[in-house]
Amino acid sequence: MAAVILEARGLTKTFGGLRAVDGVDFDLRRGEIHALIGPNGAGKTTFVSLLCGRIAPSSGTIRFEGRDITRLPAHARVRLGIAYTFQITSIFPRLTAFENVAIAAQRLGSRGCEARARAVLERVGIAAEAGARAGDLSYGHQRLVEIAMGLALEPRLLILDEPTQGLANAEVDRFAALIEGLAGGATILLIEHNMDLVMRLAERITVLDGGTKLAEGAPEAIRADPAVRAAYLGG
Ligand SMILES: Nc1ncnc2c1ncn2[C@@H]1O[C@H](COP(=O)(O)OP(=O)(O)OP(=O)(O)O)[C@@H](O)[C@H]1O
Repeated sequence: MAAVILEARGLTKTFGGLRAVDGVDFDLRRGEIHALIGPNGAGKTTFVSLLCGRIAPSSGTIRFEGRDITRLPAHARVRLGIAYTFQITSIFPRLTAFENVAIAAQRLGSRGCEARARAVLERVGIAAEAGARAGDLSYGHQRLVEIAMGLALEPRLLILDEPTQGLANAEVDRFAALIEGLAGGATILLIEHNMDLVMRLAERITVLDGGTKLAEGAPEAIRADPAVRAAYLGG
């Protein structure tokens, strides 16, 4: 199996005159936990939206498992094993937490989907709230429902956009343990502002700034990089 699971080349997205993502070359290694960081407006959400097919690139290519997926719609990418959760919650508030996750699990086929839904709710730590209406859960627990929905797809690549936003400290710890438990199986691409968490979880980090790649490397190298410190880590 190839070491690289996803490869972007010259990936660009313009909004009018703004180059939100500007000619980015990017490789994800199979099984790694990779963090994407950068200041607000750096292009992180736009970049992962291009990878999962929520928006189409202005130019550039994306390959997944060696296959060109640049023009593939989002649902077809989900079928190939790319799952994602975004900052804006996508749960159905009137359905229970369990129903939300079961709907996601069903995309892999209806056989066993209820058992799979229960298992992932257990895994993210909210099994006790399976029967609660999702809209009544705390914001943090709604995020965990979303992560459960992503995991229910048994993805090969899981993209998480600020998954710990709104989580309490104990929930952040549980989330970190969950991601560590997935390591080696699924490949994980994580947009995260909590630098302690990034340094704990990520094997490699890519720093975006102004739509371009400012730096990429292991956490220690990124922490020490003068350009990164100037642009992002506050000198
Ligand atoms: N649909 C859109 N139309 C116009 N401009 C957009 C659109 N989406 C994003 N942008 C702009 O593209 C730039 C990159 O935005 P993006 O949300 O990708 O950054 P980000 O790094 O994810 O920021 P944050 O950390 O604040 O979430 C910003 O200047 C933003 O205003």
